[in-house]
Amino acid sequence: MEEEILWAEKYRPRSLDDIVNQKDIVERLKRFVKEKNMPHLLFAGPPGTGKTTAALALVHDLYGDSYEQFFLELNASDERGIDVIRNKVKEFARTMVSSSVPFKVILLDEADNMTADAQQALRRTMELYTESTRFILACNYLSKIIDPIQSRTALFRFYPLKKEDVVSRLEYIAKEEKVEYDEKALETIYDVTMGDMRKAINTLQAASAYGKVTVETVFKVLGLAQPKEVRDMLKLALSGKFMEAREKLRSLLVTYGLSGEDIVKQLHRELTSNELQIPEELRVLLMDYIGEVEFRIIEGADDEIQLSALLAKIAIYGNKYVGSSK
Ligand SMILES: Nc1ncnc2c1ncn2[C@@H]1O[C@H](COP(=O)(O)OP(=O)(O)OP(=O)(O)O)[C@@H](O)[C@H]1O
Repeated sequence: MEEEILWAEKYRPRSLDDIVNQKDIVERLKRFVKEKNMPHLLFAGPPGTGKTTAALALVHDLYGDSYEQFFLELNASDERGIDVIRNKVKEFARTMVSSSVPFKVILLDEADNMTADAQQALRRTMELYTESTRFILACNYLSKIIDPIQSRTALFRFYPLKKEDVVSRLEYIAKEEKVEYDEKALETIYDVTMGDMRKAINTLQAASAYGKVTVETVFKVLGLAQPKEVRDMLKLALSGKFMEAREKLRSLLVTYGLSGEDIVKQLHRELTSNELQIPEELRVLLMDYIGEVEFRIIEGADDEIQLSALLAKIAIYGNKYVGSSK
């Protein structure tokens, strides 16, 4: 079946020219291709924003179609420790380089999953093979990369892709795959994936299995309740109907099987879009509190208790800001 190929892979840009947006990054990388020279690189940014894609496109443009022999991809969290990485690097660095480009490239994904000690060892390995290899380290969190590595690499920051870029890419893929869609559904995909292109493409692919891609199918494949459900709960709490809001919460948790994190995220989205026109001061207060509740839930606090407490806060302040003005 055609669906078995992941569209995110099928539509991964092959060359730097095909990368959507990320203009500054692409320009800087193109300069390396032109000069056939580059320092070690550090790609930092959230998942699905094109770090691996940019590294692959760079080596493709440097070496041409047969780039694979000059390129090694390692995953820092897959490999068992720095010794395995060191040996693989040693093995790889020993063999020939291309005649026109005097070095080979190693992509080390998820470098921020390495311990500080492993990163120190990696730094020494990088120095040892600088003659014949260049490293591209990819990470989600720059703060987890030790300073000596940061200072020895050129930093490239990847930002979440913009709505128009994601939507137009999804449109392109949908057309290529002859998938029917509602425009609103593609916008919804962006709203729930927030600039993670991989997740956006995967969602489009999964939703297309139901036929036409609609807002309903998007929420279905993401296992999310429709925003309406969450909005209803928020409305109840805002108008001070705490017990009813709590009932709604229970049904979201039990009937829909949503996690606390999902609900907090949707509440956050609801407040961000502000279609309920909540007064600014109240939004600020609630945003602050939502951040706290999300942290507690991630740290392991009970979903239902935390969300009930959040609803209680919304009810208390809602009465004050919304209730009294009505
Ligand atoms: N700028 C972009 N232009 C076009 N497609 C993109 C772009 N960024 C990401 N994609 C698509 O998303 C998929 C995932 O991107 P990629 O693997 O490069 O993400 P990443 O930043 O390396 O994420 P992770 O941190 O999870 O490894 C790609 O296969 C590609 O289809």
